[in-house]
Amino acid sequence: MQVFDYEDIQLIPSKCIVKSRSECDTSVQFGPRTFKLPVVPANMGTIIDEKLAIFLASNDYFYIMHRFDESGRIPFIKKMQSLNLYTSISVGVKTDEYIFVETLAKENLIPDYITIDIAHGHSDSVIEMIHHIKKHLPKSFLIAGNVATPEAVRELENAGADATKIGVGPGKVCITKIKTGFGTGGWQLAAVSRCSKVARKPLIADGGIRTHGDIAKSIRFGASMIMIGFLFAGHEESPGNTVEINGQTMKEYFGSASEYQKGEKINVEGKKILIPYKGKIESTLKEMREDLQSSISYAGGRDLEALTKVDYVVVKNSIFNGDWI
Ligand SMILES: NC(=O)C1=CN([C@@H]2O[C@H](COP(=O)(O)OP(=O)(O)OC[C@H]3O[C@@H](n4cnc5c(N)ncnc54)[C@H](OP(=O)(O)O)[C@@H]3O)[C@@H](O)[C@H]2O)C=CC1
Ligand SMILES: Nc1nc2c(ncn2[C@@H]2O[C@H](COP(=O)(O)O)[C@@H](O)[C@H]2O)c(=O)[nH]1
Repeated sequence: MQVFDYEDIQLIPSKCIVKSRSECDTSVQFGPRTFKLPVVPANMGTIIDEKLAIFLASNDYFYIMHRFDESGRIPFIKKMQSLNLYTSISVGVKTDEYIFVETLAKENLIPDYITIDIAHGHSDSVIEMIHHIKKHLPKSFLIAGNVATPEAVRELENAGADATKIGVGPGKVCITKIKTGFGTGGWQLAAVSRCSKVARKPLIADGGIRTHGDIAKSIRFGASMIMIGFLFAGHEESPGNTVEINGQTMKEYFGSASEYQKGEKINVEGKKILIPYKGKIESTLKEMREDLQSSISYAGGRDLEALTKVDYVVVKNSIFNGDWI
């Protein structure tokens, strides 16, 4: 198996066919809707909250609300619907979640998108939840994860998932790889590539994105959508707490399987880090879009499709040459 990660790959430029990068179209159809960018902030407690979801939905960006405020999900759906915005929520697989899905169906609160969010998604518990959601909420676009292998993608797709999410352990605040010895940490991009060889439905690459160029690389290796925590953490709008350290403003970013999210030290597979305050998320989204437009122009195209065919080389861990942005 050829193993590589984001920093090992460089995409090779093709002849430019646009006069300006502004001509390049970064929009993507994902499920029933079209979004401005093929990126989605991670469905984590320190990355997304209701206020940010409203901003993203109002501005044609994709969002997935996290599942950690269980009783807040129905009021959240009602609020989004009252604002005429699309709804995108997460669920787990425990018994209460089966009842929650039935309640949504009974109250005719049909989310546009539902994400089954557990660490080890290649499991009967996820397959059973896919069947349950497809039975009660057949109109919702169903994302299932997280998984790491082509076999898992096939099984979840066959069970009825409309998209699968790839990435076990590559995240910035993830310690799964250290605590368990398992995962796609260090070869996440190769894992996305392997999964894309069998996928018949869209893939979300989840975790390990460290630069805007990694978005283009994810698309080259088969992702339709890219989930990002680290690059979206630390903004004005990020829900993580703000702290002052030696006069510098920092914001907290912690894992969904960390003691900080769980409220107890049991099966901990996540940690907390502090991120220097980055300002408004709108500026980051603007820069991401400009950088992706530039990527498309280097690919010799006008839209994201051009990135899917571009040639590449493997340059083992040498891309940064000691530099950093
Ligand atoms: N993408 C990634 O690499 C990872 C992401 N996470 C995130 O952390 C959050 C918590 O995840 P998770 O612990 O799955 O959620 P939950 O605590 O809700 O667990 C979901 C269910 O799966 C069971 N379960 C969890 N892990 C395993 C396993 N390895 N083998 C068998 N059963 C398992 C749990 O039981 P029990 O607790 O009794 O085992 C529980 O019944 C999620 O948001 C998830 O996305 C966590 C780790 C890795
Ligand atoms: N192993 C763990 N993975 C986690 C945890 N909380 C979230 N995640 C995953 O990380 C990505 C975000 O990755 P990033 O590199 O962009 O920061 C997120 O979408 C989850 O899949 C955790 O506690 N442990």
